[in-house]
Amino acid sequence: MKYIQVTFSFKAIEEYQQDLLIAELADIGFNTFEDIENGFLAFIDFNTYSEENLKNVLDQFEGEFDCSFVASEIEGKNWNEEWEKNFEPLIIDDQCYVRATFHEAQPQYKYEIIIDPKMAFGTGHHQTTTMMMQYIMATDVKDKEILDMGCGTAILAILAAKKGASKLVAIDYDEVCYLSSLENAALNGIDNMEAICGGKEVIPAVEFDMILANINRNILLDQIPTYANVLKAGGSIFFSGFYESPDLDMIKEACEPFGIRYVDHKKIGEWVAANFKKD
Ligand SMILES: C[S@@+](CC[C@H](N)C(=O)[O-])C[C@H]1O[C@@H](n2cnc3c(N)ncnc32)[C@H](O)[C@@H]1O
Repeated sequence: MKYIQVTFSFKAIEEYQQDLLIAELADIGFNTFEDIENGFLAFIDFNTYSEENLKNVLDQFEGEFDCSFVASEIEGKNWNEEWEKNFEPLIIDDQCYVRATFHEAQPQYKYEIIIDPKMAFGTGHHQTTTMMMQYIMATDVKDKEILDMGCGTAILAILAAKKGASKLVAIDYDEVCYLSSLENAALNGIDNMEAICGGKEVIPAVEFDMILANINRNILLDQIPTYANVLKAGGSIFFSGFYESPDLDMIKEACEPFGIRYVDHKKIGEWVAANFKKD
């Protein structure tokens, strides 16, 4: 599979500006980011990349910081080596231990998740994933049917399965994520998860008790009417992948016509995760 690697270099950029830029890049399809000195690398599927879209994003930051970029086509990068170098085990809320296959098991934790992320997003280290996992940890998901939309590695579906969810549907439009979901479900002995490759059009026409969607503001706004169609009355949605202002209000507004109301939200750095419920 071919990817475009874009190397971004900055003269002076604040951390919050870099987070904002990454969120905008995620909106146009970049899905993996890696820190380097004075910048970062961003990766995008070859067929999704558009230099015009990238320039439009950078134009939004005109005058805020100095940035240059170089895009190159890549194939056959050793993703395993990259993530093995960077993946440290992670503990969420003292109960959930996320590790790779090459880390030692820690059976003292109630929930252990083994993840082989490769190019897929979702090791738990990103603030949005952490907050989504905290919501799942704090919720009774036993016997619930759950949709994990934009599943990445399917880490959220896997945690819900370990907590007793009865059926999981994990969807991602990126084929690498779809394959990673299947692989990670097998690594964790999960046999009640269906993985599907696609966008909102592939969401099965069944009713879910809960929807997990850590994507980004624009995709969530676009997909909320579809979520509303497949969420049971009394069901919950946990969203993440956006900022408090103005994103959270925009999401509240988009949910309102469907009787999906805001319950609460969490914040780590600039990132927000929010809990909504359908009446
Ligand atoms: C921020 S990652 C979240 C991954 C994982 N759920 C987590 O919490 O760590 C967002 C994921 O959504 C996927 N995605 C983006 N737009 C999508 C769309 N329109 N339909 C389905 N998946 C999408 C991306 O490929 C990416 O894997």
